[in-house]
Amino acid sequence: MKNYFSTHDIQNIQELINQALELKKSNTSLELGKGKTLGLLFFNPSLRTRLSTEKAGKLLGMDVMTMNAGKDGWALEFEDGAIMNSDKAEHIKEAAGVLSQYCDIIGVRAFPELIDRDKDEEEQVLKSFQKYASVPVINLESATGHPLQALTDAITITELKDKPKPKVVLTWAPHTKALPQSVPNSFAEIMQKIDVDFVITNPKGYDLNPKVTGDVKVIHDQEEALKDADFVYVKNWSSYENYGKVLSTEKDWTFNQQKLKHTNNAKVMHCLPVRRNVVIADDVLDSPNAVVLQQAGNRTFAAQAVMKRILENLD
Ligand SMILES: NCCC[C@H](NC(=O)CCC(=O)O)C(=O)O
Ligand SMILES: NC(=O)OP(=O)(O)O
Repeated sequence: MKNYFSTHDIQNIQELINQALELKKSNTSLELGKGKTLGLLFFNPSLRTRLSTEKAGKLLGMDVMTMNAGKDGWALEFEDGAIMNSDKAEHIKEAAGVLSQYCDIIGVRAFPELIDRDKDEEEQVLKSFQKYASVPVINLESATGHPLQALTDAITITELKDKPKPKVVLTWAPHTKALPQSVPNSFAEIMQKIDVDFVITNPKGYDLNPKVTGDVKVIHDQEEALKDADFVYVKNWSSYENYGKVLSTEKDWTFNQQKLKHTNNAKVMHCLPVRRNVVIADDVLDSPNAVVLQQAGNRTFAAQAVMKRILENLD
């Protein structure tokens, strides 16, 4: 693996999941990353991604440097040929080039602005880092995807499933803020790569990018979709059609015990952070059905498996 930009960079998903589960079991610190440096750049807040990726780097023997680039770094210019006489102090060409002097792998988090769909879909920040860095770049959640989260989710479903082909439902839930489609996009992508019966449910107006969902069944009746689900992945996202808009905050889509009754005693997942009693009710999050902590725990092994692949490719 050269870069990890999206789940499409995974060549053999089953192999990568198995690798992550082996790393989880043996918990050995490998020598592979010795003398190598991982640099993590955050243009947005993070708890899990930052700490699990740092931990994964350390478990691989790497040195790790993290920077809140959005807050502490120079404002970056991304336009080629820009006359930089305004608020941007540093061009991505130098920033990515300099980072490549210090780091062997670079991770970048850059959320969408959720204003201009075409602009967000260009993935200017991640793509520019890839273009101007001379070392591999990992996506730590970008405008349209969160592939380390998706790999974690596939690992968690694999280790918890009790039948060969479980039913997995991705359900929209309300939120007051406009959130990216990154998490549901990558989750939908990866669910199409593993052996599950996958269904998406959301209110009308919240259908995800059809290029991402492909042939996946989208049901607008949540109760119908939840029937017999073995796993329910709860997540809010803003509208794709009416780009970046919060069309409704329909409380009756909040995932609670009453919803859980329609399922096959499903395991309930969320990428976190989760707004309690808005997205998922306490009666579910505090129940044994919630597997969100185990899911977050697996972030370390997903990052470790991905960076192991990249390190093996470096020499
Ligand atoms: N990295 C995991 C989720 C990040 C982001 N959530 C958020 O911004 C939640 C913020 C809030 O609840 O105020 C998202 O949905 O993509
Ligand atoms: N799930 C996730 O990516 O969490 P953070 O935003 O805290 O990194």
